[in-house]
Amino acid sequence: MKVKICGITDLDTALSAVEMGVDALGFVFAESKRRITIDCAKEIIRVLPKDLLKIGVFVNEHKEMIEKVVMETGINVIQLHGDESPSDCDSFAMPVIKALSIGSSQDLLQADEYGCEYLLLDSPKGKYRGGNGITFDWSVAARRGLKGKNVILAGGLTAENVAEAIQIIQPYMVDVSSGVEVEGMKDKGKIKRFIDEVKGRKENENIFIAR
Ligand SMILES: O=C(O)c1ccccc1N[C@@H]1O[C@H](COP(=O)(O)O)[C@@H](O)[C@H]1O
Repeated sequence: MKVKICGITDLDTALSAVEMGVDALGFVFAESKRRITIDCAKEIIRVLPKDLLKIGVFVNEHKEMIEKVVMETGINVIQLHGDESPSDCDSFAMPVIKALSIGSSQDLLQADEYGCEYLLLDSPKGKYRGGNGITFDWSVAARRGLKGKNVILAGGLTAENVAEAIQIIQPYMVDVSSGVEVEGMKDKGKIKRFIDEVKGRKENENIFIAR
């Protein structure tokens, strides 16, 4: 099971998450309290491992601007978290994650229209288009089934609820932002607990006990 930590805004948190075994880091270039500048993202991404997924999050952004961000920062996957159509998603020559807001089973019907590499399931819109820390009814997605799709599960995940969410949806990856924050800042302890929970590591497993 892969883990994405979204809303990275500083190098120290990014490197700590890598050390803890994260598979993907998300950088938000949309309206958000976690918005990052191109220059800041570039500085962080340039020292991250080559094989790590560096995901740029956009909401109804112009294609030219997305391509500029990709070119200047080293982002290697784009996450489209707005009202982008299937053809918008197909127009990029790189892997695309399309986010869908899941309020009811009806919202899953659009999943078949998208041919992109990954579908991300998030809760219906809150204050922002994403990153609101709100869960949706996972049983809706479990009943529908999304065979053949790489599903990324997001929306209000925490170290406490992620095991249940994984059991119900069986996604390809889980994505968290609010659930690993304290007072709006990323918290390394919460990040570690989340990653350990998903990767099935036991508490204290890596602690060396001196004799
Ligand atoms: O994180 C944000 O601020 C954000 C802003 C705009 C669009 C998407 C955003 N993040 C994505 O939102 C979901 C859910 O996050 P949370 O764990 O509920 O806080 C996740 O996919 C983030 O990548």
